[in-house]
Amino acid sequence: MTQLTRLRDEMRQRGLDALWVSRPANVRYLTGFTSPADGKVLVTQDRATLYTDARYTVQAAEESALPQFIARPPATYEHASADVGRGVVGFEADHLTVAGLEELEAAWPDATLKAAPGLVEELRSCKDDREIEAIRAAQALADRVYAEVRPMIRAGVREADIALEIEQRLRRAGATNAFDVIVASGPRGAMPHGTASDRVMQDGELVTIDMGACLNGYNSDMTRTVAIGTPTDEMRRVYGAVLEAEEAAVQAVKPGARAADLDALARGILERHGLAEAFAHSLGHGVGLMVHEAPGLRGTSEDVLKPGMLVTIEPGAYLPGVGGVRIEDLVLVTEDGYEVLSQAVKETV
Ligand SMILES: CSCC[C@H](N)C(=O)N[C@@H](C)C(=O)N[C@@H](C)C(=O)O
Repeated sequence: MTQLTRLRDEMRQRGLDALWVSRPANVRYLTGFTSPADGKVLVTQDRATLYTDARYTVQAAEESALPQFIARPPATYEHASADVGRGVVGFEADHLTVAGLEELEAAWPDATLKAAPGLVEELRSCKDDREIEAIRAAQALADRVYAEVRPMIRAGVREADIALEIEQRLRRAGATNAFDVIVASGPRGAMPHGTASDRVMQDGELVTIDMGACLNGYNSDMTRTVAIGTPTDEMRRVYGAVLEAEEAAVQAVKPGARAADLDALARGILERHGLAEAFAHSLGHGVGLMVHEAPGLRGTSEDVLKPGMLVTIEPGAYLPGVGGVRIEDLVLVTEDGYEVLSQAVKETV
């Protein structure tokens, strides 16, 4: 079943005659258009139109099989009003701004606008073979770059220089950073999102490296924590606890597993090591056209894993003033279990 066919089924079930798609990742997913921030899609039961402007006339025609209408608002809305009519039109309430909604209300006065968050995101959460191969390639590149840069992580080197090496190598390979590279050494390791700073790394420290490649629109995401020399006994104990939680959660990945249960499994292990308070974020998230997407692997999640989902498993422990550890793998949910896509070495510290 194509993506549009599945989307139309969902729309029927929710009583929608049309869906106005504004989130860039969703526009790209439905159209293949690689400048989706400047595109929108109107999907009805018998038509789907890509709207973009004249900067992209040639590009949109090359990239998308959907019919295109090249204009800017208000001409965009005037064209779409023929399909919208008096129907019920869903909008992406978790993306469209209040101003954007007001524009639609003014342009389509006869339509009923209805909040319809998460429709395309739900479809995107299970990847098809082409998407899985794209993410596999992004992760393989990230693994290669990590292996090349790992020997440069040593005392006397700035965090920023490690991030720069990673970014340069990704760019030379035709990719970009999926997000700003996190290089958090020593006490900075207590910041889960400690992007690389001017700090000079020192002997006896742990260093957290969190990096991803964005290749052909698809992202990877992986974290390793490494030691320079010999860290303190306390930090080695924390590393062991996080690794135990990470491995246990990865091994529990399978179709039917509840995301909240996986989060609880990892959290329970860290709690037994006295680190419950130190695990300051969720266990993981889906990865695809966005770095963070469905499913959410957190305590409040109602998501259940299905084959084709690609998720991170990334417990961490963060001790303010002392340091931190995170270990993250990118994991594919298969028909009967899981496959770990991230292959970068996890070291004994
Ligand atoms: C700014 S993108 C950072 C990507 C990083 N690998 C990552 O996912 N970090 C997690 C700690 C994170 O941000 N988790 C989210 C889903 C959360 O717990 O809310």
